[in-house]
Amino acid sequence: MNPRALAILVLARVRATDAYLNVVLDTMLSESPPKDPRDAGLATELAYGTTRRQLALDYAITRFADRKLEAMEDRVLAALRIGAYQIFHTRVPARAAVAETVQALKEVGLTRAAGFTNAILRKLAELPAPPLPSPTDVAHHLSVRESHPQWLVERWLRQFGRERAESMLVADNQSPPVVIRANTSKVTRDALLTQLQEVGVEAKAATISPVGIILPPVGRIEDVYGYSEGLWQVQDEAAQLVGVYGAIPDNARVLDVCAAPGGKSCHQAQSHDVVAVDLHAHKLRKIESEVKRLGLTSRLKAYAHDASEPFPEAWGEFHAMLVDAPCSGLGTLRRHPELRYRRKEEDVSRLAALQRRILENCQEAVPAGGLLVYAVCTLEPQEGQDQVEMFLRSHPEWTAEPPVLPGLKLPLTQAYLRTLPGPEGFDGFFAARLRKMY
Ligand SMILES: C[S@@+](CC[C@H](N)C(=O)[O-])C[C@H]1O[C@@H](n2cnc3c(N)ncnc32)[C@H](O)[C@@H]1O
Repeated sequence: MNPRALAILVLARVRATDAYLNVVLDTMLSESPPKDPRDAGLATELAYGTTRRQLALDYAITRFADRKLEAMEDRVLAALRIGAYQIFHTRVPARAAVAETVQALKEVGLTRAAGFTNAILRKLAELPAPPLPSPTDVAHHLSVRESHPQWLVERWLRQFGRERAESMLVADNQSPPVVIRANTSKVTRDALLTQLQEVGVEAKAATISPVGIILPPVGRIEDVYGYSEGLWQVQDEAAQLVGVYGAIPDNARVLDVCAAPGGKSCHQAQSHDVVAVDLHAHKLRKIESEVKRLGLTSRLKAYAHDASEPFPEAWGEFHAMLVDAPCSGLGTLRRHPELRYRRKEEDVSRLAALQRRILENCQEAVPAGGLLVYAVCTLEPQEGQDQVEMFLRSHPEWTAEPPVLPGLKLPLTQAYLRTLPGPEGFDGFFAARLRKMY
C-alpha cells in the first residue's frame, strides 16, 4: 500500500479507537507490509511526525475549514493533518504533498472528500509559515508552536521556568534514538558494542547507562544483529537508569509489581530471580515472549495481580520490590506523542491516589532491611518526589537511600534519580530507592 494511504489509515484508527499509535502502526505494517522498506519508513515518519505536530496542524487547518474538525470523518481529518505536516515540516515540495495526499485519500476510498481536502491543502501550501498565536501570550504561543495542550505548557512553565520548559517541549517533538540494553546474562555491553560495530552498525555507548547502547536509525528492529539471539532488549536510557540506580543486591529475590511490557523486569532478571506482576493478564504475554527471547525463563515467573491488593503468601518473601507505577507518562511524550492530547490535568491527582494505594500495599510486604524502588515516567512532583516524601513522613521505618555506585554519574536530585526530556536526550523519569529500616 502507498505509504501516505497507510499513514492515513493508521491515524484514522488511532483516532477512532483511542489505541496507542505504536501498536496500531506495528499492526498495520505487519498486516500490509510495503514492498520497499523505505515506504515503511515514510509511513512511520508521517504517522509520528503528524501526531507530534497535530495541535499546530489543527490550528492551521481550522483557519480554512468550513466545518469543525471533530465532525470530520477520521480518514479525511487524518489526510488533512498528514498533508499539512508535509507542507510545513518536510522537504516534500508543497504541490507534491497536496497531490500525493489527495491521491492517497482516494486510495482509501474517499474520492468524495478529495475536492474539499485539496482546497484546504492548497490554501495551506500558499502560507509562508504555519500560523501561530501572538508571542505575547506565551503559554498559548508555545502550546500551538510546540503542539502541547495549554494546561501542560502552563504547568511546565510554572515548574521549570521558560527556558527549561521550552527545551522540554522542543525535545518532545524530536524522534528519539533507538536505545538498547545489553543482556548481561549473555554478553557484556562493551563486547556487544564491538560486535555491532563489526557487522557495520554505527552503534555507540549510551551517555550514562553502563549497559546501554545507542543505535543509529535502523529499519526493522528484529533484523538488527543480536535480536534473535536475545543479546539485547530495546529500552530508553532513562528507563535503564532506574534499574542501575535501584542497585538491588544480586542475591535478592525481586517482586516487580507493575511489570508489563517487561523492560525493567527483564533487566532485573539478568541477575536476579524475579516475580513479575501486572494487573492485565493479556500484557503478560509480551513479558513472557521477551523473557524467552532473552533466555531468562528460569529467572522470571509472571502473574496477573492487582498491586494494590495483598500478594499471595505462596509467592514467598522478597527482599526487593520494584514499583514502576502507572502514571501520567508525561516524561515519554516523544515516544508516545498521542498521549499529550489524551491526558487531562485531573489525571495527575487520580493517578497519584492510585500510586499511593499501590505503595501502601507494597511497603507492607517488604521485610525489615529490604528495598523498594519506586519509579514513574513523568515529571509531575505529585506523582514523584512529593508522593515519596509524603510516604516517608507517614512511615518513619522507611528512609531514602541512594545507591553507592563509584564511577557512575547518575542524574540525582537529592537522593532521587531524575531525568528530564531535553537536549540530554532522555525520557523524563523519577525514581526513589527506599530502605525499610525496621
Ligand atoms: C509504567 S507501566 C510499567 C512498565 C514496565 N515496568 C517496564 O519497564 O516495561 C505500568 C504498568 O502498571 C500496570 N498496572 C496498572 N495498574 C496496576 C495495578 N493496580 N496493579 C498492577 N499493575 C498495574 C499497567 O498495566 C502497566 O503495564
